[in-house]
Amino acid sequence: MTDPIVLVSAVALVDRDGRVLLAQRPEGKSMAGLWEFPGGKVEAGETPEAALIRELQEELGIDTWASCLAPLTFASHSYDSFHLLMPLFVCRKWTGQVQSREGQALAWVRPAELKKYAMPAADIPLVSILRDWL
Ligand SMILES: Nc1nc2c([nH]c(=O)n2[C@H]2C[C@H](O)[C@@H](COP(=O)(O)OP(=O)(O)OP(=O)(O)O)O2)c(=O)[nH]1
Ligand SMILES: [Mg+2]
Repeated sequence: MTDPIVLVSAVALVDRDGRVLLAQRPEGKSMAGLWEFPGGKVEAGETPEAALIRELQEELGIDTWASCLAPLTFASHSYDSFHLLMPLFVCRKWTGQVQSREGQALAWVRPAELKKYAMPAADIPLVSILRDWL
């Protein structure tokens, strides 16, 4: 039996000081307590870019544009019950102030400090790519 492929779109928001935003998964969700890149599941009929623009508005209260989302890399990782396929974009331009709209803890993290944050297994290879690239 093959597990479903779940498409999740994620973004490294990079501020003027070169720090990256991580969000802590809330209690009650899968992988609670782990730090992740903002984003979420791509819904039917949505592009990965549109999904991110929607998620950034819902989760963080900021607005960005497809032209400000640069593809960096992706994760392809088998969890117990599904296979995650997750493009990771980089975004340096948005409007509005980043706020925690869903009660999630947020952290602006220097690239060299990213490995101090416990992240989902799928994210581990992404962190070194991001650090080398930033
Ligand atoms: N956003 C995000 N999700 C990740 C990362 N790494 C990782 O394994 N995931 C997984 C965790 C979840 O299984 C899935 C994202 O699903 P989710 O449930 O948080 O999606 P969502 O934001 O649409 O939330 P919901 O409305 O379904 O509650 O991807 C990451 O860096 N960022
Ligand atoms: Mg999410």
